[in-house]
Amino acid sequence: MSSSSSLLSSSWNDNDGNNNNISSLGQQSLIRCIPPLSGDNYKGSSGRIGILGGSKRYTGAPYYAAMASLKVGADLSFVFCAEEAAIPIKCYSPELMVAPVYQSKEFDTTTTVLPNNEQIMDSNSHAQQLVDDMVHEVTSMMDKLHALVIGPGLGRCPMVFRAVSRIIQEAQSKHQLPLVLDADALFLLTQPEYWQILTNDSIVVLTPNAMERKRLDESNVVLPDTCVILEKGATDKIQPVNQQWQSFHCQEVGGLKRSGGIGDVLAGTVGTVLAWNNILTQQGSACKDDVPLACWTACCFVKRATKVAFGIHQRGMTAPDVLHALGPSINDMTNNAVNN
Ligand SMILES: NC(=O)C1=CN([C@@H]2O[C@H](COP(=O)(O)OP(=O)(O)OC[C@H]3O[C@@H](n4cnc5c(N)ncnc54)[C@H](O)[C@@H]3O)[C@@H](O)[C@H]2O)[C@@H](O)CC1
Ligand SMILES: Nc1ncnc2c1ncn2[C@@H]1O[C@H](COP(=O)(O)OP(=O)(O)OP(=O)(O)O)[C@@H](O)[C@H]1O
Ligand SMILES: [Mg+2]
Repeated sequence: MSSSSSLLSSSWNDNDGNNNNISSLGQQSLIRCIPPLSGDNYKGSSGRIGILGGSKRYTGAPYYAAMASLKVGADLSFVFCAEEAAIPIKCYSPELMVAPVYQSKEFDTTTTVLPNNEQIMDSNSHAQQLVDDMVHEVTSMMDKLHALVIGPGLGRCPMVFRAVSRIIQEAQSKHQLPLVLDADALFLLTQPEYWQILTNDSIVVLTPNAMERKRLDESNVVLPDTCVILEKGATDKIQPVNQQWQSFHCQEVGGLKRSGGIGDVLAGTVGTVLAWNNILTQQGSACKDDVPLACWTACCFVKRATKVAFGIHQRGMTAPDVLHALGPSINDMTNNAVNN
């Protein structure tokens, strides 16, 4: 079923009567994708999200993804980043638990830059130890997480990629941790040495923009049945690899401003709905088949928040304005769903 719709809201009634209209999808989103808030909840009940990204060059992207997860409704958000990015990100917000997991300057000294600007990792034991240390710093936190978002602001250092590929494999094989791969993590997947790293052990959602999708299609990356491609655009297209799962189109109207960082906001939002699917599945009130609907719900959230933020700020709209609009937009959409 491919449905063009937004999460149920009173201003959107397509009373076409059949069962795939917006209101039924909105109700389904509520019931199967969004855990209820209750007095029995404790810190972390509504999700503990990890963001692996943040480098010397990029500190905003992981911040946008991590803050989006909290603004959507997760309780805790951890950022695993380069030491050089940790202080700036900590300064953006006290709510984020920011852990440096490698030093860019150390990685740079064990990487050789070839005349064609290609970087290769030195094969000495010191370089290997640095990679092992980064892998351990992140994997030792995985038991605390309900989902892990990899890529926002990650950069493309070959040693970081070597560590991240092992983190992805351990997240899937040992922790069955749901993953979101965005931005430079998508670039990693397009590199031949990493074409085969994904497995069926856990859900993996890829969130490419148009250019990143083109690169993926031009590569020979092997995508498992548990993979869902969420291609961002005027219409967000949710395309499961598993033909048994539903595909969705989110045609919710967003805003006209295309500022950097909104994709990172969506990556953090998808991380949260995957955490919710993980929690609801453990409680027996959802299952993995609901992941495409959860991705569609995340797209609706971000599109609506972007529309609200653009309505206020117009050309001056930036990603923080979208973050600010996330909570109120979600409340408006879900409260309407409840009241219909
Ligand atoms: N404030 C920040 O720290 C930000 C950091 N970012 C990070 O920057 C790194 C590189 O991200 P990029 O998005 O630049 O990735 P790429 O290096 O893949 O560049 C994609 C390029 O394609 C272009 N593009 C995007 N959508 C397009 C479309 N529909 N049609 C044609 N061209 C299109 C964009 O102008 C962009 O420069 C990532 O790690 C990312 O997370 C970005 O997310 C932006 C915000
Ligand atoms: N042409 C468009 N019209 C309307 N919305 C769009 C359009 N292109 C993208 N979007 C929306 O903007 C958001 C970010 O998508 P985009 O393609 O900009 O991601 P990105 O390039 O990864 O962004 P980032 O700068 O964060 O990396 C998504 O919610 C997507 O639905
Ligand atoms: Mg992006």
